[in-house]
Amino acid sequence: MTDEQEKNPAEPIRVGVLGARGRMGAEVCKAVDAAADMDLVAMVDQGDWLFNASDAGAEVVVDFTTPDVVMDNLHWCIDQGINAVVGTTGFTEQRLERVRSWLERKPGVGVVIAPNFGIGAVLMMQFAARAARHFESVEIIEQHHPRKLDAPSGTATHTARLIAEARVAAGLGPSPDATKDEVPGARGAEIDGVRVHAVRATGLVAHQEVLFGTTGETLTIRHDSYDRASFMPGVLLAVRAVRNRPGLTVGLDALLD
Ligand SMILES: NC(=O)C1=CN([C@@H]2O[C@H](COP(=O)(O)OP(=O)(O)OC[C@H]3O[C@@H](n4cnc5c(N)ncnc54)[C@H](O)[C@@H]3O)[C@@H](O)[C@H]2O)C=CC1
Ligand SMILES: O=C(O)C1=N[C@H](C(=O)O)C[C@H](O)C1
Repeated sequence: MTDEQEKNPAEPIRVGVLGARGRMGAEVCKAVDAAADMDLVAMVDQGDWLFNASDAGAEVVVDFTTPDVVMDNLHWCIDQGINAVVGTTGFTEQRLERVRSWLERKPGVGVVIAPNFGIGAVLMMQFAARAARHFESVEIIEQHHPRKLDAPSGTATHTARLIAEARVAAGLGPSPDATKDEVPGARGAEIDGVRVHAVRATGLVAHQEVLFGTTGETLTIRHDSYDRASFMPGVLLAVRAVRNRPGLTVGLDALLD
């Protein structure tokens, strides 16, 4: 496939979905199918032949699978010269570095990895990063459906990293906490020095609160996804953008701007 064909805006974007029978994958298949500028050319799930996506001529693959398989999928996409939009969680800095090294050998390929494709969630993370330097205390409470495999969520981990960076830049030390006697887990997990609490309950989809505190006041920044449809505008935005963004893009922020 030539560069011209790949980037011709008049041609529908040929999209393959990995994890197509999952909660997110099924929603992505519906959204791609309904988008006038996209063709859904491959739906792949566990046990299916991954080469279905390349045989079908997918230019962009969307991955919503599981943290234990996503790196193999992504390596395969990059090797095949297929652009990738990834929502699957589990991306540590080491994993991102490996993806960058694979991309060095395929300089035309674009990969967008976003911990959360909800526009409101992206803004919530931006607002939290902005607020972080003004408050001595901060904790994150994320709430999800009970079938979620990972805890804390990718969104909470990413938010904690952003807050930690802002606190370091502002010269803030650890949040004050006199706890001496703790039942293990009572104070949550510590991600880059930020306490993160993960709640799992039937009826929830994906929710997060960032609670800031300083003398005499608190600030709560909250985002709620009540339906997986909330992630679709962000996913489609990334599918449209990724062919023209060679290399690795982490988060939706650059695409929204
Ligand atoms: N970035 C974002 O905005 C969002 C990210 N997520 C993340 O997306 C991932 C998937 O979430 P859900 O759809 O709720 O999970 P799910 O369990 O419903 O779906 C995962 C699907 O991947 C399939 N799968 C497993 N191994 C595979 C392989 N080797 N090849 C192809 N398919 C394979 C499974 O059979 C399953 O159908 C999770 O990591 C979750 O945290 C979920 C919602 C939003
Ligand atoms: O598993 C989910 O459902 C979600 N996963 C992502 C995460 O771990 O942050 C995004 C969103 O919270 C929904």
